[in-house]
Amino acid sequence: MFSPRVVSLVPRTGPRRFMSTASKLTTVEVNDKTGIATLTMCRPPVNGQNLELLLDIKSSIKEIENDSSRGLIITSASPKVFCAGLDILEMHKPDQQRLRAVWTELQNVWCALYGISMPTAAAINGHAPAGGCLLATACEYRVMVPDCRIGLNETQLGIIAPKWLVSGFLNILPKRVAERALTQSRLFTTDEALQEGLIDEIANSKEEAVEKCAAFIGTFSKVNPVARALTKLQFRAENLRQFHKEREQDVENFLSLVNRPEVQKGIGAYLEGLKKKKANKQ
Ligand SMILES: CCCC/C=C\CC(=O)SCCNC(=O)CCNC(=O)[C@H](O)C(C)(C)COP(=O)(O)OP(=O)(O)OC[C@H]1O[C@@H](n2cnc3c(N)ncnc32)[C@H](O)[C@@H]1OP(=O)(O)O
Repeated sequence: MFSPRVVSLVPRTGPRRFMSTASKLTTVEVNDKTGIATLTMCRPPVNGQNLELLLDIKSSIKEIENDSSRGLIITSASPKVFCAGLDILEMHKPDQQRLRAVWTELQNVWCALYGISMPTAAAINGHAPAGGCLLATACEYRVMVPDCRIGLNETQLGIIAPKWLVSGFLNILPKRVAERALTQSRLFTTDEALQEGLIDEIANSKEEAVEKCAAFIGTFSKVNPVARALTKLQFRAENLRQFHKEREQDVENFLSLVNRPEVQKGIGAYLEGLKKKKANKQ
């Protein structure tokens, strides 16, 4: 039987309580009825993963873990974007120490989410390229709203997604589909993602997506939580072991790749493209 350890800062009078969060870049809301925690990313406009957002996501995941919530749902406060991936400004003409910290924290976030024993689900209420897809695929279940895109488009920026980053993708997609998608920088539409199995369900709104995620987490209510957790970790242990073996070298590889003049040029052009796209919309 689930019995949450309470760390609430708010008296438990209503059906929901909020946990403390390191800053305002994420919020954590726990449904007292279900014991499920919802972690919401709140860095407008697109939840670009800068150092501060990554640190905040990590500490919110740890907080949820320590609270022994019954499950974790990750979503976004942004109306159209779940998460646009790494903040490209962190990679363009970067401060070297900060860039190192950004990559280390992206690793930490992945490791915390991928390796957490409680059930996890992503309510993908908008686009989820690159680092956004990374968060979603670290979870056990994904529900996405219509007309959005999800995928690992790193090659478009001239960077190579390392093995640990791809491992969530490979848990879900056949190797052949994953290889083609990565080499093509393919962003799947919601319908394509469902067809390929990259997401599990489509929902018509964020609220419905969160409900469907909660229903998925609810399917474990009659399963022994320790047996469930050990079974999940058994499936993920090899990827995590490999990651820990390679993580330091991976930081060096990332830094040396991002600092290459041709990659910097590509990132600069990509940023310009984003700005132009916006100007054309206006
Ligand atoms: C070893 C390497 C492994 C790498 C692992 C991870 C790498 C990454 O995560 S790289 C990041 C890759 N991300 C992307 O390619 C996404 C780029 N963004 C988009 O495609 C669109 O913005 C998106 C579909 C997410 C949303 O589209 P819209 O709703 O139409 O918004 P806009 O495009 O108008 O964007 C609004 C605003 O946000 C800025 N923006 C968007 N994405 C990013 C980002 N990733 N980093 C920083 N800034 C971003 C965009 O430029 C606009 O800015 P302003 O013009 O200043 O308003």
